[in-house]
Amino acid sequence: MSQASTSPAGAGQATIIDGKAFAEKLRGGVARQVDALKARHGITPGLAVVLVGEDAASQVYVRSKSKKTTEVGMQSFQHTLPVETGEDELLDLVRRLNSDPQVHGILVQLPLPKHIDSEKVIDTIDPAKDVDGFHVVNAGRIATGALDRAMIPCTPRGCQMLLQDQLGDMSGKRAVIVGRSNIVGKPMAQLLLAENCTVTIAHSRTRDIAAECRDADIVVAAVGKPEFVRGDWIKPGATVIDVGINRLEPEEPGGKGRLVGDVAFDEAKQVAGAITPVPGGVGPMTIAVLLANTVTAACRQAGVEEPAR
Ligand SMILES: NC(=O)C1=CN([C@@H]2O[C@H](COP(=O)(O)OP(=O)(O)OC[C@H]3O[C@@H](n4cnc5c(N)ncnc54)[C@H](OP(=O)(O)O)[C@@H]3O)[C@@H](O)[C@H]2O)C=CC1
Ligand SMILES: Nc1nc(=O)c2c([nH]1)NC[C@@H]1CN(c3ccc(C(=O)N[C@@H](CCC(=O)O)C(=O)O)cc3)C=[N+]21
Ligand SMILES: [Mg+2]
Repeated sequence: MSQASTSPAGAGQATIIDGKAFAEKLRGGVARQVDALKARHGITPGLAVVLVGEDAASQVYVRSKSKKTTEVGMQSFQHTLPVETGEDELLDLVRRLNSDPQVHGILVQLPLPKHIDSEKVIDTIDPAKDVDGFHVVNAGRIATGALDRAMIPCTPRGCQMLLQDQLGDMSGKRAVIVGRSNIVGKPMAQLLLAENCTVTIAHSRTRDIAAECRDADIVVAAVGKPEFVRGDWIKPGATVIDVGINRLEPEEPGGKGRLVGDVAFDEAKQVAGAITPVPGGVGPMTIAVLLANTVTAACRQAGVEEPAR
């Protein structure tokens, strides 16, 4: 699928990795799998998304996700709860979704309001329906190398697919991940270990992040700070994956702020061999993998053969 990237125009201009095009193809494959499941087994995969409150980033994600779920022929169940929803009420909803045979995947949008313990909520999701791959059972399976029985977190899996497409064999490559969250940084490290990379995880206590990055053949930025990773941190020819989604302040009142990643793109593209843009890079991959995970979950729950991943 390397044709989903534009070629480098010459030295100093990185290949721009087209995550949007890659994700479109992935969703095309998911749509065919959904058709086959319906025709052969009478199963329509269903994805339930639960949103509590009005976190702006979550709303963007939920809207786009719901549309794409129905586009591939799956059922989309949307549960939008007021911000003052109690923890018990949310846990009850999760339990109902756990036992609903039409629901094969459950995603509870994070972050949750402060009065709700998100760990408790994630613990309550049936690991078989945990299409985010956030449950400790799935995290544990990934950490122990039982990847084929796990649900793999969507964003790291999407990054891994783009890297595989760009680089092929990653054995022995140095990978630096900036960020150690449970939802991106840590599972990303596990997947790159599984690719036989030598993995470093940098975070807010890392002494010299720039120096760590300069050694890396692969840099994955998941910091949550706009344009945090600078161009002069990048080794010439390295592959840069930008997970960050940051909405800048609008330049004029009433305007819509620009979306930027965690990498200073204009700088880094002068040095990198290949780089993902924001938007149009990792974000669309996250949604495509979420849909693929839902098909996998539906197959496992129905006891039918699951598509290769
Ligand atoms: N494209 C997509 O599909 C998705 C995008 N995102 C985006 O990815 C980004 C990261 O998300 P997430 O992992 O949830 O974020 P978190 O806030 O949970 O984690 C951020 C990580 O970055 C580290 N960090 C923060 N500041 C610094 C610093 N100054 N120097 C070094 N490290 C630092 C933190 O370190 P420490 O642990 O020491 O505090 C932490 O480990 C966000 O922009 C988010 O919006 C998230 C999910 C999906
Ligand atoms: N339980 C849970 N699972 C998540 O996976 C999860 C979450 N909670 N909370 C919020 C973050 C964020 N996230 C995004 C996914 C796709 C885009 C995406 O498609 N972005 C488009 C642009 C969208 C735009 O234009 O605003 C792009 O990058 O091209 C963005 C953000 C998933 N998250
Ligand atoms: Mg994710």
